[in-house]
Amino acid sequence: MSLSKLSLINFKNYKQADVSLSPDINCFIGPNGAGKTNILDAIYYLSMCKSYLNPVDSQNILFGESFFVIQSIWNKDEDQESVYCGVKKGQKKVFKKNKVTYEKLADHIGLFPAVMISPYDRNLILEGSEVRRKWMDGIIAQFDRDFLQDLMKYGKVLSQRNALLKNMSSYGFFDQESISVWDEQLIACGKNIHKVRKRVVEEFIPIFQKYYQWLSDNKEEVSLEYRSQLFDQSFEELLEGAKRNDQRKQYTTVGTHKDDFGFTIKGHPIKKFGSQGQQKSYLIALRLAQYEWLLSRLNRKPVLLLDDIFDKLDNGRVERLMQMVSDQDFGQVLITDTDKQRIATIFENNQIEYKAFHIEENSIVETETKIASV
Ligand SMILES: Nc1ncnc2c1ncn2[C@@H]1O[C@H](COP(=O)(O)OP(=O)(O)OP(=O)(O)O)[C@@H](O)[C@H]1O
Repeated sequence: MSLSKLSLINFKNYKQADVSLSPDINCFIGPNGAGKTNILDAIYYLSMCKSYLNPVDSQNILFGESFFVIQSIWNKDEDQESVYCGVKKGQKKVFKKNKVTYEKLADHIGLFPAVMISPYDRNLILEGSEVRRKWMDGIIAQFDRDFLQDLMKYGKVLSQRNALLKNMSSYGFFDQESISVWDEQLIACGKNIHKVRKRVVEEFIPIFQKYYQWLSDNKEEVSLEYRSQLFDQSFEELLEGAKRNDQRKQYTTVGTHKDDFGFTIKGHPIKKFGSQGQQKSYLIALRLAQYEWLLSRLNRKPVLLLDDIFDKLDNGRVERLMQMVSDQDFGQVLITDTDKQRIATIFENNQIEYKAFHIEENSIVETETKIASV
């Protein structure tokens, strides 16, 4: 499956733009702030029903306008499918497949998969556990609806339990029985969430390590570890042991909402001991593993969106990465870069065919299709 046509109206810095894409490699070249990432973000919208960068839909409307529209045509086997996304200020966002409006956006997720590798991924390393949990849960939720249900229910029950703890504190009494009403549901959902995260991480690790080894030419050993209080004690024991603490702090201090994922290089946290290039390689390997994982579960190739991928990587890693993505294993790829010469050198040295677009003054100009000279 590949995206063949993309049309934007009032999306971020684009008043109007139309692009015809190659089913293989597409490069978007232009100076800083030209709108390269915005093109990838539009495709991410079509896939995930939201922006990769700005969660407030209305802020993705071109300044001074009241709506944006993203339209697309996808080639799927012998057929074509259309996906429409419309956002109007003050109204519900509209998604359509083949002109039919979705009742629930969740029904669309997973049908047109995309994986973005972006400089903003570094938040996965630098920020707190919530970002990593959301990342892993986002991968799982794309193919496991039961997991998504458990996750949503867990979140609701947790809020209710926390509200009750707070309420009790303000009235100066503590009633364990009322709290226990929520515990049963929290435990049931939490156990399922833990089980699925554990299984997925176990399967994910070797794929991730394969990509890192490939990128680094087997130079460094990296790992990924699922950390959860539920490995040490049952959820029931955890809640029992945390009773006083929960009461004092007025929120639930234990559970799967405290889970984290440890990222290490040579046995040490990559956040502290990884160079910028190693951190970037780690993130690329995570995303490529995410790609392979989704491909095997959804049975369709995600579009690979590579934003500003070359920065901080040495030439060896850049070449291996480009060889990798131009392989048949990856389907359609979109790459952004500021440097036309670098793109030409990387692809032509490696005899890889690509379609180039130049972005200037908020418009996209298709410049050439380079056929590598063999
Ligand atoms: N809602 C909006 N309306 C108009 N312009 C917007 C809106 N949101 C973002 N922009 C503009 O989009 C531009 C950024 O685009 P983008 O991030 O795609 O640039 P880029 O080409 O990827 O740059 P870089 O090379 O620096 O990463 C900025 O000029 C920003 O002001």
